[in-house]
Formats: sequence, structure tokens, C-alpha cells
Amino acid sequence: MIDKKDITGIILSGGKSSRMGNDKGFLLYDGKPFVQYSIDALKPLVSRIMIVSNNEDYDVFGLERIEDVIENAGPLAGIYSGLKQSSTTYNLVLSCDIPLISTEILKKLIDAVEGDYEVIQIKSQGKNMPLIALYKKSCEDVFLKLLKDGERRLQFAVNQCKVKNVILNNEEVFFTKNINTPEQLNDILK
Ligand SMILES: Nc1nc2c(ncn2[C@@H]2O[C@H](COP(=O)(O)OP(=O)(O)OP(=O)(O)O)[C@@H](O)[C@H]2O)c(=O)[nH]1
Repeated sequence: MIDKKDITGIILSGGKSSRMGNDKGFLLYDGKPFVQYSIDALKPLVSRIMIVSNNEDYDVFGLERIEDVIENAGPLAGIYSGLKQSSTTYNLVLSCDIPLISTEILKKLIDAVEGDYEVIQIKSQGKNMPLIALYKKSCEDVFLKLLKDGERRLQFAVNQCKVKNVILNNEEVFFTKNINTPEQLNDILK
């Protein structure tokens, strides 16, 4: 098991939330903001947590807030901004719209570290989830080059690295549900 001193948590809280209509990180589930679920799941596993967002409202969580180096360029640029500020080899990256996420799921990513894999991502119901994933700091250079070339597709960028998937079983899939629309929010509030 990798020591927590070698792992940074990076939470992406930028973007437009255009499908939801308002900032997803502040939506409430069981009275708690979505982004707090990502923070709580990371806490036992990492030595430092940063929130990548240009929105100062996120300062209320009392964590380090990193501004996007390239604005409005999507999650790939958000991850790049976090990796650039990180000083650890391993970085657990999470979006802020997965309120069911658990530390146990994230532990599976850490346990899967081996050899020269640079990205270890969750695969849930056949779908790759690069926003529930472990990135090596070394991805930073590849991502910067792609961003400079105008690339914005996160999965494309991830695929330029050596990637391993952690496949979840049917019970575990529940914890990775991401909420993009008011309808999806209503579904979990039922
Ligand atoms: N820091 C940062 N995070 C981002 C950026 N774009 C998206 N994200 C985050 O990446 C995760 C996935 O975002 P998406 O749902 O794909 O995009 P979105 O812009 O938030 O929402 P839509 O406009 O509905 O697509 C969320 O946690 C967002 O907060 C960005 O430009 N910078």
C-alpha cells in the first residue's frame, strides 16, 4: 500500500455545469454539499487536498484552492493545473459531482498501482471514469503538450499514457454515479 504522504487529492470543481444550471459542487445531498463528499472520501488516503476552481466560493471548505492555468478548457486542463501544483508521485483525482463516492472505492485504485502504469481509472458498467482515477505526476508534461496543441478530450489524453482499468462489480457501481442533470439529482434524492 502506498503511503498517504505520497498521495495528493485533486478535486475538480470548475466547468460550466450547463446541464445542471448551477454549480454542482454546492448542490446538497442529505444536507451536505456534493464537493464535501469528494473531500471526505479522499481524506483518509491523502496528505494534501486541493480544489481546482476559479470560483472563490470554494474557499469556504478551508482547503487549498488552485486556479485553472488554462480557463474554460474542461477537466483535462483542471487535472493539469492540479498536477502542476502537486509535489507527490501519486494523485487521486475526483470530480465534484459524485456524492455517493466512498474511500473504499478509492482504495481500490491505490491497491492497483503496479509497474509503470501512469493512470489507473475506474471502469464502471463498461464506462471508463477518468474523473475517479489515480494519476502519476509524470502525466503533467504529456497533458500540457496536448493542451497546447488544442486538445481538450480527457479520455484521449489519458489514452496517451499507460492506463490500467479497475473494473467494479455490480454492487460497487452505485458509488460512482455522477450527477449532471436535475433529473439525475432527483433520482438519488428519492
Ligand atoms: N477545474 C476545472 N474543472 C472542470 C472544468 N470543466 C469541468 N470541470 C469539472 O470536471 C467534472 C466533470 O465536468 P462535466 O460535468 O463534464 O462538465 P461541466 O462543465 O461541469 O458540466 P456541463 O456543462 O453540464 O458539461 C466536474 O467536477 C467539473 O467541476 C474546468 O474547466 N476546470
